[in-house]
This record gives sequence, structure tokens and C-alpha cells, in this order.
Amino acid sequence: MDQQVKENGNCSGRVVEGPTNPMVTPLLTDLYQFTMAYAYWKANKHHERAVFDLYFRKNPFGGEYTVFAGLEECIRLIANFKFTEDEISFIRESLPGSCEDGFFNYLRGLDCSEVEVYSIAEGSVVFPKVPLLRIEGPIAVAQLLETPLVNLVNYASLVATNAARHRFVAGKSKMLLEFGLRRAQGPDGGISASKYCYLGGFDATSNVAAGRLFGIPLRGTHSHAFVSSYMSPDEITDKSLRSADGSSSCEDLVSLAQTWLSKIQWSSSLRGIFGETNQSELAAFTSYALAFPISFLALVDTYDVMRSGIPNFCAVALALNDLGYKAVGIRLDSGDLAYLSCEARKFFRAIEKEFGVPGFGKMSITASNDLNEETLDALNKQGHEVDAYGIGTYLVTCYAQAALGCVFKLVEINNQPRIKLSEDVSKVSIPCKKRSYRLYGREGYPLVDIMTGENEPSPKVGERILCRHPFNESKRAYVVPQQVEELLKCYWPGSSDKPREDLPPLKDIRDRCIKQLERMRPDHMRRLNPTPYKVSVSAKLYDFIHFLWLNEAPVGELQ
Ligand SMILES: Nc1ncnc2c1ncn2[C@@H]1O[C@H](COP(=O)(O)OP(=O)(O)OP(=O)(O)O)[C@@H](O)[C@H]1O
Ligand SMILES: O=P(O)(O)OC[C@H]1O[C@H](OP(=O)(O)OP(=O)(O)O)[C@H](O)[C@@H]1O
Ligand SMILES: O=C(O)c1cccnc1
Ligand SMILES: [Mg+2]
Repeated sequence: MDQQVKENGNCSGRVVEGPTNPMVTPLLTDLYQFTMAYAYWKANKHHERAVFDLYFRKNPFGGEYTVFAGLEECIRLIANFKFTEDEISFIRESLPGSCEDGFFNYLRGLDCSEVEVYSIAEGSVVFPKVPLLRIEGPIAVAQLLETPLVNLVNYASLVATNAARHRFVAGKSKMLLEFGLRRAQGPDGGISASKYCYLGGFDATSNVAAGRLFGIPLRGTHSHAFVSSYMSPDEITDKSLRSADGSSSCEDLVSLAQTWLSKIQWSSSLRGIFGETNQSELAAFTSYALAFPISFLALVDTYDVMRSGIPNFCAVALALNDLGYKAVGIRLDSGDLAYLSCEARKFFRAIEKEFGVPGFGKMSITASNDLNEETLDALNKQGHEVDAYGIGTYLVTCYAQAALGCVFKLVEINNQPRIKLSEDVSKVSIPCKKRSYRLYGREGYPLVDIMTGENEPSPKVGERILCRHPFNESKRAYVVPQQVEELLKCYWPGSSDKPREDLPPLKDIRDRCIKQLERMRPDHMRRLNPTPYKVSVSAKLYDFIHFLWLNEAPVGELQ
């Protein structure tokens, strides 16, 4: 078993590949994890069996829900956790010279074969205080895992939640494109953003590396540089295009587009809307259409959306239509996106009517430019005709909240429950190795998450159970669940013989996320003053927490 884990991340007979990012190694941790590991080892305490919970304390973005992401990368790390000789030499150099050789021999043999990992399924909707992961294992090993695990879950869950929130405001029917790579926090920020925005409900990314790594659909348009790189239609040398069915050919798409432009200009419904359009823009559009006749989409705001971009686009789209091709649509990247999308739609409908081109009015309109939850919401309130949004900076940098604030707290050692106290009640940890359950109500909505001691009987369908706020005595409720779902499942059994959950493909995780979000009660999801979802503990666990609290907290003396 030991050897297997070392060599190929094998456990329960299935291989787990290494982390996606090769920077994720056992050194991707804080120095203090190594100093503590050494001190545990020196005290011969390193083998003591510890239980840690990984959880967060508050939902991000002023919301009342979070999407859990990053589990697969955590398991990839754990499955392949092994120090190289170079890494051990570096740790030796980095620790004080007084550290004994035996410790480095210990690191040489160290892996996660004695570690067990229990987790909520990736893509689940999750809530504060309920463990996302429970790590059981030798305390020195679990301690080394703290920083990388928290790192792998924090941003993944934050950006997946951000994506889910953007999806919620945009609505189900809109296409959401993640365009953030250039603005992301470095290469890993960019790759992770693409992966986890897709998980959180985006449809596609512009990030080619992420498309390759994770099978995320790739989409893109073109930039202003492409438009402004053209000076005149004369630059286009090969102007010919075969018709879609291959039966005929147009020798000069530029002239055909120019002919259409004058027809539009003098058409009864559009007369007077625009005069001369920018001819270099028309050249750029024609050139792009020659390159991509089956998927022509043009960025129309380089010079003037209504006086140039839209008429030029329509002229090229009508020329393509003559040859049996259907243009895809436009992208707007500045100005008042609500107003311009409505004006563009009117223009397309007028063309459909005037020239009898079925479907022209339904041309796709993509909007981009510093979009975020608020601007999407504003557009909805104003009314708009946007079909797809390209969103970058605000999405991937999680501009509205910098971090999720996940923590990793010791809850038990050698079967003895431990607690971390704080002046701030919300920071007091919930001790014990626990189980957690999601209880569903009559209408099918999740009602409450409840944590119990590991050995307590599980809540039962149809049986009334008292759910208590972990720290507030007066907050409690009886619940008769219609469905009970146990949340923590075994994803890495270590040396136990527990069955191990599969790591599903990203697409399945995304589907789970979308389904779970749709199943939430709407008042938990609304943007303004959402109702908090209840997180509770059993009566027995409540009593125990408070017993331990009193036991550990020194009694003050007044003088
Ligand atoms: N109808 C709208 N309601 C609310 N916000 C909008 C609307 N249309 C666009 N926005 C947002 O307003 C901001 C406009 O950006 P900005 O003031 O930089 O102008 P711009 O359109 O980018 O101009 P330019 O590119 O010409 O400099 C963007 O964040 C955009 O998402
Ligand atoms: O606005 P974001 O949400 O970050 O989305 C990505 C942006 O990146 C591109 O242009 P870029 O911002 O590089 O140049 P521009 O601002 O001049 O359009 C694109 O046109 C979008 O505007
Ligand atoms: O394909 C696009 O339109 C795109 C891609 C990245 C950033 N901005 C736009
Ligand atoms: Mg921009």
C-alpha cells in the first residue's frame, strides 16, 4: 500500500493523477507547518491521530450561499504527496541547524497512506461552519496539509460562487463567457478562474489552455486591434468566397458588402439613420467574414456603433446570406449596453422585415466591458437585448471580495475533542469528529444543515429532530425531514477499508452545482437581504460544545 501511494497516487486500486499545477508540491505550505512537524516529531507526538475540519465562517459577496470547489485538486495533492530528495535538502537548509537527521528520514518515508479524507461533493452548495473537508491522520502530516488544502479550496470556491452569482443575475437563458485571463492574478489565477467559473455555471471560456486541460468549451470574438489594423478595402487581395453549398462563388465579397450597404442606407425603414460608414471597418469585417464565413461575429464599437459598426456588420452579414451563410452576431464593448443592444436589435429586425431575411432579427448580441453583478442587474432593470455576456476583470479577480477565509481547525486528537476559543463567538470552533446532514422539507427545499457527534444516530425521514444554533441558546427549531442527505463522504480512505468516492468529470460537477442552486429556496438566493440558511448542531453536540467551552475557558478574577 505504502509503495503504491508513493509511486502513482494509487488507493483502492485507482490511480489519481498529480495536481494540475506542478507548483502544487509538499513545499507549497507555510514554514510553520514544518517547524511544528519537527517539534511533533521531536516530542514523539507526530503519529498521534488528529482530526481537522476545513470550513469557512461567512458566505462571500454579502450572500447566503457558497459553491464548494477545489476538492479534486486536494485529492490529487494527497494521493501524490511525497517529498523528493531535493525538497528534503531544501527543508533541511531552511530549518535551524539543530534539527536532527532522524526528522529528515521521517520526511523521506512520509506520504498520505495513513490519512483519511472525508468531503462534501465538489459543486455542492455549502454554508458557514459546516466542514467542507475532514482530514484524519498523523498530526504532523495533517498539519503539513493545512496550507495547501486551504489554498486549493479558498479561491476555487470563491470564484465558483462569484460565477454562480453572475449566472443568477444574468438568468438561465443567457450565454456567459469568461474572458478574464489577461486580468487574472497570474497564470494559476487565470487557469483556476476558467475552471471554476465553468463549474459555477459559465458556458465557455476564452482561455485556450483551460479549454485543453479541462475540456471547457472555448469561445471568442475579435478585438479592436483587428478592426483598426485595416486602412481600406483595397488591402484585401483575395475577395472571393464559395457559397455555403459549394455550388457557386462570389468573386468580390467587398463589392457585394458595399452594394448591400447602399441598399440598407436607402431602404425605406433605415433611411437617414446613418450616412457614410467607416470603410476601413467594413474592410475588417469583410476580411473576417472571408476567414470565418460560417461563424461571422463582429465587434462593432471601434468607431461608432449605430453610425458605422452596425450598418457595416449588416452589410457583410447580408452578403454572406446571399451565399447561404448565416452570420452569428455582434459584440458591444463600450457605451450604454442596454440602449445600444436595443437599438441594434431594432436595426436587425428592420433588416429582416425590409429584405425578407428570416432570423436576421434574432442575431446574437454579446456585451462586454467591465461587467459585474451590479451592471448585469442594472441592465435587467433597464431592459436590454443582450444574449451573451463576456465577463473578465470583476469575475476572475473576485473584485467584490478578496478571499473566502477558509480555516483548518483541530477538532480532535487521540479521540479527545478539542476546541479553539475566541472573544468573537463566530470564531469559536465546533469540536469533535462530526457527521453532517442536510435536511429537506416538505416542499423539497433544503431546510437546515445539522452537525452531530460521529456516533450519534443519524436524523431519520419523518422523525422530529431538535436543531440548535451552535452558540445561541435561544435559537432552535424542531425539524421533521422529508429527506436526509449525509454530507461528508470518503474520498481518500488511507489505510482504512472504506469505499472511496469517485472524482467525477468537471461537467458532472458543474451539473451538480447548477441543480443544487436551482433547488435552493429563492429567499436564500436573492441579492438584497437574503435570508440566512440555518446551520445547526444536535442537542447532544450543543451540550458537549458548551461543556468543553466552560472546561477550557479560565474563570476570570475581579480585584
Ligand atoms: N445601461 C447600462 N447601465 C449600467 N451600466 C452600464 C450600462 N451600459 C454600460 N454600463 C457599464 O458602464 C461602464 C461604462 O464604462 P466607461 O465609463 O469606461 O465607458 P466606456 O463605454 O467603456 O467608454 P469608452 O470605451 O469609450 O472609454 C462599464 O462598466 C459598463 O459595464
Ligand atoms: O472588461 P472585462 O470584464 O475585463 O472583460 C474583458 C475585456 O477585455 C477586452 O478588452 P480590454 O479590456 O483588454 O481592452 P478595452 O478595455 O480597451 O476594451 C474585452 O474587450 C473586454 O472589454
Ligand atoms: O474573445 C473575445 O471577445 C475576448 C476574449 C478575451 C477578452 N476579451 C474579449
Ligand atoms: Mg476593458
